[in-house]
Amino acid sequence: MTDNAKKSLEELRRENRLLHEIIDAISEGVYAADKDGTILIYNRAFERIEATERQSMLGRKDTEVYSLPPMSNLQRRAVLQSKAPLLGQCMTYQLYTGKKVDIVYNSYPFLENGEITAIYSINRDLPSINELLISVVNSFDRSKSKNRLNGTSFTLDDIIGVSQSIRQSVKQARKIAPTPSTVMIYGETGTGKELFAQGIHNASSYSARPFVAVNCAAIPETLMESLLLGTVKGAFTGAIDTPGLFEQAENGTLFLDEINSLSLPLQAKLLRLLQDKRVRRLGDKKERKINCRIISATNQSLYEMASKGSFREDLLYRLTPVILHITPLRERPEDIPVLALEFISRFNKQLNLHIKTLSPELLELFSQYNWPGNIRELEHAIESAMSIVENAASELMVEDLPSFLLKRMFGNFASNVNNSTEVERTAAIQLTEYLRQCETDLIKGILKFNNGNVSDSAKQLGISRQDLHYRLRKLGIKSATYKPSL
Ligand SMILES: Nc1ncnc2c1ncn2[C@@H]1O[C@H](COP(=O)(O)OP(=O)(O)OP(=O)(O)O)[C@@H](O)[C@H]1O
Repeated sequence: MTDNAKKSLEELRRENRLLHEIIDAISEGVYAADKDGTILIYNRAFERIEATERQSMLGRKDTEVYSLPPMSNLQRRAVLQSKAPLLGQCMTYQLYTGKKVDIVYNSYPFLENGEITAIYSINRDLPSINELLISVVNSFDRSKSKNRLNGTSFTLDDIIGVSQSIRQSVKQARKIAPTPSTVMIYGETGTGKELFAQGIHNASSYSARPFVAVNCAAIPETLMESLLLGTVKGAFTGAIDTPGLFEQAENGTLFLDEINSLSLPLQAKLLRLLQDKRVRRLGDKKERKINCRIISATNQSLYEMASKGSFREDLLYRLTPVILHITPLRERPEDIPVLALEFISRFNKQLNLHIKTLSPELLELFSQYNWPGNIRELEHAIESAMSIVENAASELMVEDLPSFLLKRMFGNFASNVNNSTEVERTAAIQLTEYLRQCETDLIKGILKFNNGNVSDSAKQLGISRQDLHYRLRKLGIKSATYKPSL
């Protein structure tokens, strides 16, 4: 054998080992047999599904190891006959060990010189899919308290904001709501995309029917298909009728949140569903018509993703006849006071407090911050401050913010100062002065609360004692002033 031949043989062996390792890491059962039924590949996941060991399967004929009905024999004959893949099939069968198995499988012919020489299949265990499916559906129901019968909490009237951009978005939402158009909502995380989706649903002719929301980023890929399609009773042991999300949203709205996180294979499946406008539950023979409005949301530009090949262009165009853009909070600071007051009034009721307003310093701090988590972050900031504010307080102040939030906000300013232009630098100097004042007020407030005790105050501020001493010197604050007089 020549050196070159030896080298390529070694490369082939390496590639073979690598492929076997990959096949073993896949969570679906992978199985392959030659055209006469001798088992060639049998991965770890399939060992788990069939409760057997691959050593007892490899090299044996499918007719020996599968009994009722001879599973691979059936698959094999069907694929050999049709010479085409068999996709999304459900089957119950029994092994020679007596184990009963319910799977959903895709079987493919392996062609060499136009002849089928092997058949391989990718198999998923239906009972475990179903269990997960039920727990996911249940967790949806518990995750959000809905106060309307159709599964929503908000209308377009609940969208708060005085900025021109948010008023414009609400106006556009009102205009598109009565039409059946598919809508894509684009905005950063926490800008209120789901709020808009619910608002559009409630202002539409679909409002009497359900609003069904699914967060595509939160569902494991293997579950997403069953969740969208549903399953049928009797398809496998213990299976119950579970309508898919398309069915649940019949004559209503299906909201596909964070659609940008759908994998390419799932994008292809979703595209097919939207094109065919029909669904078939897993294990079902019957097809059902899809009749719901689709609203999707993304926090990433799908056009950019499409240009990089991570989002299908054909799906993109199907989902975006109407695009609603929600501006990030940092670009509409005039909305901060109204939103903050709304959240204060909400938490006053929940926590039995009587806050009436925010101090000018706190408002200023809020308007300078860049709010990467947008309105959700503002809501949490107010909630955190209100859970530590004194019961009798009537104004929310900078020192009511927990130290982790202050740190985040201060860090944000520091990086802004470093990247600024001349004009911005002048503003930043004023801001630095302002922050010095905030820091002074905060430290004084905490020292007062701790009767001048530096260790306790440092702990509460989330900094070391040495750091606090350094700041006291820098700001000219004397801790002794706050010790109670004897
Ligand atoms: N204009 C608004 N008026 C009142 N509350 C708002 C507004 N926008 C957002 N909120 C509140 O902010 C929080 C986040 O909103 P929502 O979940 O709709 O954001 P999202 O953009 O869908 O977030 P994500 O991308 O993370 O899913 C919710 O509690 C919502 O009630």
